[in-house]
Amino acid sequence: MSSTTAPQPQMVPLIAGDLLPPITLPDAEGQAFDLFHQSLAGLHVVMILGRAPSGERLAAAEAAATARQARLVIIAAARPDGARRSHGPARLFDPERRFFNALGVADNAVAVLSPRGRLAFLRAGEAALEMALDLLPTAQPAPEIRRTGAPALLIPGVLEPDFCATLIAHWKKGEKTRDRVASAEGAAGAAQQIKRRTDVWLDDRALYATYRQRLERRVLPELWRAYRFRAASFEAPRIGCYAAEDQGGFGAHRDNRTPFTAHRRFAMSLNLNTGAYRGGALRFAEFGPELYEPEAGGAVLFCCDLMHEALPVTEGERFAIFTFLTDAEGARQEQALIAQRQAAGDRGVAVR
Ligand SMILES: O=C(O)CCC(=O)C(=O)O
Ligand SMILES: [Fe+2]
Repeated sequence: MSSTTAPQPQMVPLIAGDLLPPITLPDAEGQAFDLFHQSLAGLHVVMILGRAPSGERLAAAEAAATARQARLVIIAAARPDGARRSHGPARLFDPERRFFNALGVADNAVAVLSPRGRLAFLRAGEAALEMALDLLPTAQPAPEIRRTGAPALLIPGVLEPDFCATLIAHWKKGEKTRDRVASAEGAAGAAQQIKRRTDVWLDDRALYATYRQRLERRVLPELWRAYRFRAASFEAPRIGCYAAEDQGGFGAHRDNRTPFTAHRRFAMSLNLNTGAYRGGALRFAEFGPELYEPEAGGAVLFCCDLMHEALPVTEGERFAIFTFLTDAEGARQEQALIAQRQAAGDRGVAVR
C-alpha cells in the first residue's frame, strides 16, 4: 500500500477536461463576476480571451451562442475600463493575467466552459471562435425524471481514451494478482468467491503521475463541491480485469469493514473500456435496482460504507481502475497501518 499527499497548487496550465478553479474577475466597473454564478447555470460559457471581434461578427457569434444555450463573455488582459455597455456580451478584465496564465494563453484565444465547470475547448487563432461555436451541442436530451438512486457521484471523462488504452496495456504486461480482497482474519475463504477479478498495480511512475494529475484536477474538486470532502491521500491504484471466462464480478460488499480498510472514505471505480463486455455494471442494492456504468474514461465515486457489487461479466472483459480516497484523519490511520506492515516486512507497492 502507498499513498499520495494533498493536491499541489496548479503550476501546469489547464487542459481540456480539467475543472476550472474558482476564479472571479472584475467587470468593466470593477465588480467581481463569478464564472460559476447562478445566472450561468446549465449553460456553456464561450470566453473570448483578448481582442474581441467587432460589429457584425460579434453579433453573429452572440446569436449563435444564445441559440445553443451558451453565453458569450469577453475577457481582456487589462484593467477595468469603466465603460458600461447596455448590450452585447459581458466584458471581464484580467489585469494580472490570472485567467490567461491558468489556461496557458498569451493572447487571442477562445475557451469554452461546460455547464459542469470544466474546460471543454481551448484554442488560439482566428478561426477559434467559429470552431468553438460549432462544437456546442445543438439539441439538449429530454431531461430524465429520477425518483430513486444511490448517493454516487458520476464524473465523465476523467481519463482520455488513449490513456485508458495505455492502462489496459499496462495491465496486460503487468504482474497479475488474483482475488486479493482485504478481509478480516479467517474470512479469506468467503472472499475467494466474492471477488473474481485479476489486478495489476499501477506501478509505473509516468502513468501514475498522469493518473494522479487527472484525479487532482477532475475528481478531487468535484468531491469538495459535492460533499465538502477534502481528500488527503488515495491508495495505490490497481487496474482490474473481470473476465467472462471466470464469471468475473465482485459480490455485494462494503469497502471499509476490516482493520486494514477502516480508514477508507470514498471508493473510486473508473471504467477503462465499455461496450466490449456484457454485464459488469455496478449496483447499490440498498438504494434501488439502478445499474451504474460510467462510459470509458468516466468514474463513479461513492462512500465506502455503501453496499455495492459489480455484476458478473457474461461476455468479454471489463477493465477498470480502482482506488480509495481518505481524509486527513484516515490518512493518519493509514500511515500507522503502513508503518505496522513495514515493521512486519511488507514493502508495499514498488513504483518503477
Ligand atoms: O468493479 C467495480 O466497479 C467495483 C469494484 C469494487 O467494489 C472494489 O474494488 O472494491
Ligand atoms: Fe468495493
